[in-house]
Amino acid sequence: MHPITAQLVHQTIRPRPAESYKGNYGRVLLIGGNQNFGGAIIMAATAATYSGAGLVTVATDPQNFASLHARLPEAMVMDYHQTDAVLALMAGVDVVVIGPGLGTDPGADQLLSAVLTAAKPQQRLVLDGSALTLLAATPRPLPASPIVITPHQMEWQRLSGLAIKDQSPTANRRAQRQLGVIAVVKAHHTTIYTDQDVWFNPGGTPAMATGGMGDTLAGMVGGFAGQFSDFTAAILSAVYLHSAIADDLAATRYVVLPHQISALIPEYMHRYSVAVPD
Ligand SMILES: NC(=O)C1=CN([C@@H]2O[C@H](COP(=O)(O)OP(=O)(O)OC[C@H]3O[C@@H](n4cnc5c(N)ncnc54)[C@H](O)[C@@H]3O)[C@@H](O)[C@H]2O)[C@@H](O)CC1
Ligand SMILES: Nc1ncnc2c1ncn2[C@@H]1O[C@H](COP(=O)(O)OP(=O)(O)O)[C@@H](O)[C@H]1O
Ligand SMILES: [Mg+2]
Repeated sequence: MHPITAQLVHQTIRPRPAESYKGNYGRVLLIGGNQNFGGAIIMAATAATYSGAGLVTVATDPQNFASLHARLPEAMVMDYHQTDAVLALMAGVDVVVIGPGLGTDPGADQLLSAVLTAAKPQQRLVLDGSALTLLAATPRPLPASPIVITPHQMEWQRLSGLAIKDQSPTANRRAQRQLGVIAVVKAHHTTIYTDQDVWFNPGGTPAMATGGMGDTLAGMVGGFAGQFSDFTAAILSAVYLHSAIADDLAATRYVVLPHQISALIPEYMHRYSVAVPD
C-alpha cells in the first residue's frame, strides 16, 4: 500500500500555461440535489469550481436554482427532470459527477441509468452518494469510461457486500476488481484501489465529520479530473488536498466545515504547484 505524497500532488498540479482559456480546464457537469438535499450539489459544485474547473453546469431540482446562483454565480444550471436536455448537454462535457443529494426515488434511478448509458468512452465519471446507493440496489452495466466511485463505509457495504468490519484492504481490493472502477473507500484514513495499486491517504481528521464533506470531495475529484490528464493522479491529489486542508484548519478549530475547505482549495493548489510543501 502506497501513501499519497505531497510530491505526487506537486507533480500533478502544475502551473497553468499562459496561452489557455476556460475550455482547457474541464467542462464539468454535476447532477444531483433533490428538494431535500440541495446543499449537497451546491457543495459539490462549489468544490469543483474552486478546484479550477473551467466550466461548471449543475443539473438539479429547479428549487435549488436560486440558492445555487446566490452561492455560486460561476455555475450554470439546468432542470434535471428534463432528461433529454441533460443528455444533450452531457454530450459536450469532459467530466460528469453524479450522486450528491440525488436521492433514491424512481426519477433519480432513471436519470442515473440514462447517464450511464449515454457516457462516452473518453468522458470521466465520478459516482458518489445516492448514485452508489442506487447502483447497489439495482446493479446495471457500467460504461467503458474511466470511472471513480467515492463511497463511505456504508455505501461501500451496500455496493461490495462487505460488512464495515470486513472492509480490509485485501477484501476491498477483490471487490474493486469485480466492479472494474477506481474505488475511493472513505474512512478515517481513506484507501484508494486502482487496477494497479492500493493507496492510502495519510491525512484526515474527525473534525471533518460534517454532512457535505464527501459531497465536497466528489466535486474536487470532478474538478481535478477535468484538468489533470492522469486520472489516477488527479483523484489521489484531490483526496490528499481535501484532508490536508482540513488537517491544517483543525489545528485551531474543533470542526471544519465543507465550505471552509472549498474556500482554501485555490490557495493550496497554488502552493503545491510551485513547490513540495514541508
Ligand atoms: N446538505 C445536504 O444536502 C446533504 C446531503 N447529503 C446527501 O444525502 C444523501 C444520503 O447520504 P447519507 O450518507 O447521508 O446517507 P446514507 O443512508 O447513504 O448513509 C448513512 C447511513 O450509513 C451509516 N454509516 C455507517 N458508516 C458510515 C460512514 N462511515 N459514513 C457515513 N455513514 C455511515 C449511517 O449510520 C447511516 O445509517 C446523499 O445523496 C448525500 O450526498 C449528505 O451528504 C449530507 C448533507
Ligand atoms: N473521522 C474522520 N477522519 C478522517 N476523515 C473523515 C472522518 N470523518 C469523515 N471524514 C471524511 O469526510 C468525508 C465524509 O464523506 P461522506 O460520508 O460521503 O459525507 P457527505 O455525504 O455527508 O458529504 C470523507 O472524505 C471522509 O474521509
Ligand atoms: Mg457522501
